[in-house]
Amino acid sequence: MTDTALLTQSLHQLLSERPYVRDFFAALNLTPPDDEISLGAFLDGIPAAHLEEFALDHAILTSQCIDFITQMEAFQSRETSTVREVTIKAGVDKSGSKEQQDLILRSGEVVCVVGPTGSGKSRLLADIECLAQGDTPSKRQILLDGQVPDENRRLSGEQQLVAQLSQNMNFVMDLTVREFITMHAESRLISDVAQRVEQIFTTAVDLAGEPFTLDTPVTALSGGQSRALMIADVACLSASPIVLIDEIENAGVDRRRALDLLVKEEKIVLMATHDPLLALSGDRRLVIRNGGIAAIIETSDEERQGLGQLTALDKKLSRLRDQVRHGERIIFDLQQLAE
Ligand SMILES: Nc1ncnc2c1ncn2[C@@H]1O[C@H](COP(=O)(O)OP(=O)(O)OP(=O)(O)O)[C@@H](O)[C@H]1O
Repeated sequence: MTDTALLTQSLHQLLSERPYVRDFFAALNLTPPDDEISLGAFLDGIPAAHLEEFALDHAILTSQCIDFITQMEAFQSRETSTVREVTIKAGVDKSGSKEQQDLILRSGEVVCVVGPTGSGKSRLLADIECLAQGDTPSKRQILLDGQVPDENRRLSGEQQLVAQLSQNMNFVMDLTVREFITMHAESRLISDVAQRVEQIFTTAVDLAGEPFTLDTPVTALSGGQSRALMIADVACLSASPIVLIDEIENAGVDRRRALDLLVKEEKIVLMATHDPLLALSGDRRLVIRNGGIAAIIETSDEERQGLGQLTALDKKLSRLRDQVRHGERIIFDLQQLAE
């Protein structure tokens, strides 16, 4: 937007599209009226004596206000930069043998990482997280949209390319759920903060099963509820195009729904898991052995057909889990469970 267009825009429109402008004026002890007066007219009407207190005159104020808005716009557009493809260029396994092939992950794809304990699943996730350039034990190289990510982008972490959902989630802040989500939404300069807070909260409660409220302190959330809140937050608010997940455990999270949510947002999802339900929900499985990608298994039609049965079985197990949780007796017929 040109400077003139900004200055002729009404404060009402400006403040609704760019609520952060209030902060600019708050720092000068000014409260802009939310009405049809233009930004330029409002700036001109500020008494010179008031500006002198801040060592400003009208010309400097106008130029600083425009710079502030322009920089905030640049910040926002950088935040939403996206990645359609991640290439993992072959590295070496723990014995130094070269991995067989490069691999391309695309947005909207869920790729599961499977392999025994200590095989190197977390190493692969970490290589992507740090955008490795042959400088990690695996010697893998990560490309974004076919290009070597520039060094600043890699080291600054400013653009939050990767969101990581790790297994051990502990909140240490003394905030309510509402304050936590609001703080994140405000830091992303979202214009409809209240609406977004509501969306993330409803999604999280939906995923968690066990209800909590917006006034629940985050430190009082259960493991499953915290995880559900973070998944909802990543899906609905985070601009990160790549999501790394270190297993979504059974406890208290609707795993299939969580995955669907992330895929709907066209993210590239890479998930270390041993859960058959999640493994079959993915498009591919990377089999890790001795630190290297030893095989890539595409989920077959036959496997997908089995997914229906597995989901039904999983629902039955969830019901049993709920019964245990609610202190009920568990009497069931194994045969019935398998049907
Ligand atoms: N290609 C490699 N070259 C050298 N070292 C590696 C390689 N891959 C993994 N390692 C190392 O092997 C160790 C185990 O790897 P990692 O923690 O990634 O395994 P994991 O599969 O995630 O295990 P778990 O399932 O127990 O969490 C780590 O110290 C890791 O740095």
